[in-house]
Amino acid sequence: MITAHTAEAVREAEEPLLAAGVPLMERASFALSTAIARELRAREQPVSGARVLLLVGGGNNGGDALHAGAYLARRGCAVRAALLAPEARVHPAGLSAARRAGVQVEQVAGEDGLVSLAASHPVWVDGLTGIGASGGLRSPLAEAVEALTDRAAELRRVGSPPLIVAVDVPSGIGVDDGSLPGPVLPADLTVTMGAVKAGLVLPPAAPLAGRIEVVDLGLELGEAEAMSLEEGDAAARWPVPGTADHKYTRGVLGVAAGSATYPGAAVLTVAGALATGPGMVRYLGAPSVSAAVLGAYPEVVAGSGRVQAWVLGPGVDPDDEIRLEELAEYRDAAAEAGVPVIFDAGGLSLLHEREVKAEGPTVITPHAGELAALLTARGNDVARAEVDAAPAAHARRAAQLTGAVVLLKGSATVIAAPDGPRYVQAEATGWLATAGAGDVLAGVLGTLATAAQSTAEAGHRRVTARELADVAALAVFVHGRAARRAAGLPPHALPAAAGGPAGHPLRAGDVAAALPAVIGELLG
Ligand SMILES: NC(=O)C1=CN([C@@H]2O[C@H](COP(=O)(O)OP(=O)(O)OC[C@H]3O[C@@H](n4cnc5c(N)ncnc54)[C@H](OP(=O)(O)O)[C@@H]3O)[C@@H](O)[C@H]2O)[C@@H](O)CC1
Ligand SMILES: Nc1ncnc2c1ncn2[C@@H]1O[C@H](COP(=O)(O)OP(=O)(O)O)[C@@H](O)[C@H]1O
Ligand SMILES: [K+]
Repeated sequence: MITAHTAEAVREAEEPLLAAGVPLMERASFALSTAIARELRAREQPVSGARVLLLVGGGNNGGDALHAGAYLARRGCAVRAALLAPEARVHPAGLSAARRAGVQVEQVAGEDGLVSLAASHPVWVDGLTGIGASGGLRSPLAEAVEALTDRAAELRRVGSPPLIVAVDVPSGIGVDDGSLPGPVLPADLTVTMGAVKAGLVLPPAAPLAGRIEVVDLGLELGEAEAMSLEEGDAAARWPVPGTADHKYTRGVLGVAAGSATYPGAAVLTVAGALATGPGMVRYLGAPSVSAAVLGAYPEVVAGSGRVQAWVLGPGVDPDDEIRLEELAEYRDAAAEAGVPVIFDAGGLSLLHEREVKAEGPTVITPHAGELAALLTARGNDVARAEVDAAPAAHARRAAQLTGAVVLLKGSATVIAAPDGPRYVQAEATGWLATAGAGDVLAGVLGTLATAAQSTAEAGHRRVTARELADVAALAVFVHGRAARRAAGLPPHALPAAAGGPAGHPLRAGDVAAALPAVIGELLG
């Protein structure tokens, strides 16, 4: 599990160690220097003689960069430090360590000098601001970062990109919320001190951090601000059937999806559900859609009966009041029985009224546009762009307003419980942004919610919001992995922008088809 923390939590955890005289900065900066050397070797570039430019701000983040620069200079690198804060404000111990080690230090004023300095150094170390920054970068750092970002893009275009290493965080990101309040220099590698910061995993800032390496400083941290399931976590949580199981103990999923306009949404939801391994899927909908579903999947049972979780809404027209009334009936029956409900697409409109709160265990699965519409309908006027700019905060807000677990879809998907864990999963690929991919996800989530309900029933208790958030993260994890497989991408390949393979197009149905193999591989 990747656990990510706020700046305040990291500072609190550092305090007792600093008070006890533990040399945290020495450790952090030494580890930073070895990470840079390792990265150079991995790129088959010699460490000795490497030309390294330190971008130094007026805080301890700059101190880290200067100390690391001193270590690198002692290993034979040609290191220069560009001071972007007045020298009197730059970390004094870092500055003298750097000078003693032969680092050439110069005060930089204006972007032109900085950019030409940068052009002659293939390694840039971003030590402008770290966890002490607040708000977007101010002048002159903002202009410097803009100029450097442009220069890096030009160098990338001509095939000689610099290696950009961020110290602790790419300077200028919202450290706690992953926002981008101003310019940020995108990094290839972020060496983060003591713990992953929430802004390194939360969108939209997360992709700007590149690969993340954590320096272990022995910090004792409390509950995480954000978490990401990794392979081992997903495997450990997967509901593997035992010898005593039968289809009803594994769970029956009810699907009310599709319409005359969008019959495919029902087929794809069921495809996702069946590929995830339910005991049974019941389909409830118009006879023509039902025929399409049964034609594609004869395993499905049409008609009502006992269910242990519901998926309500994929492919449902939000203006079709008769259908929405049916969905509301299923929802009410679910609330009475205490079984989980997943509202997707057209079904989300059942939560548009301001007073409506989830009555039982509930997940909603909007994309940014649908979340903006839901928040706006409930009196919080929000545009889609605002959700995109701060997805984690808006997901949390919607969770608090509706009482549901919110699964906010995107290139990184954020999951927020009303008062509990927040997950972010970014396994997927841009090829997944295709019609019907969300229907498949709703089906995957439905089956996993059904399994969670079966476990809860066996223990004579209700599924909790925490469990549902966990299940939602698991669904997004395998859905993303299946998308990668369907696009011909290995699970751990670098993004195409960082030199990894591009993959190939996929259809939503391919994602469902890839699921059993992905799950099998996960479980070993
Ligand atoms: N504690 C430790 O022992 C350890 C700490 N460690 C390291 O310390 C880092 C935290 O250092 P920190 O607290 O000194 O703050 P830091 O991130 O350098 O920023 C302060 C500087 O930024 C400036 N600034 C702020 N906002 C700005 C803006 N919007 N736009 C422009 N400028 C802005 C601010 O200027 P001011 O506002 O004061 O004018 C000041 O100059 C942490 O990330 C890690 O790298 C590790 O070595 C582990 C051990
Ligand atoms: N750029 C992207 N990179 C990776 N995954 C994405 C990207 N954009 C969207 N997705 C994922 O693709 C799916 C799209 O779902 P959705 O928007 O509901 O589409 P539909 O309603 O057509 O099924 C979601 O799982 C979402 O997280
Ligand atoms: K930084």
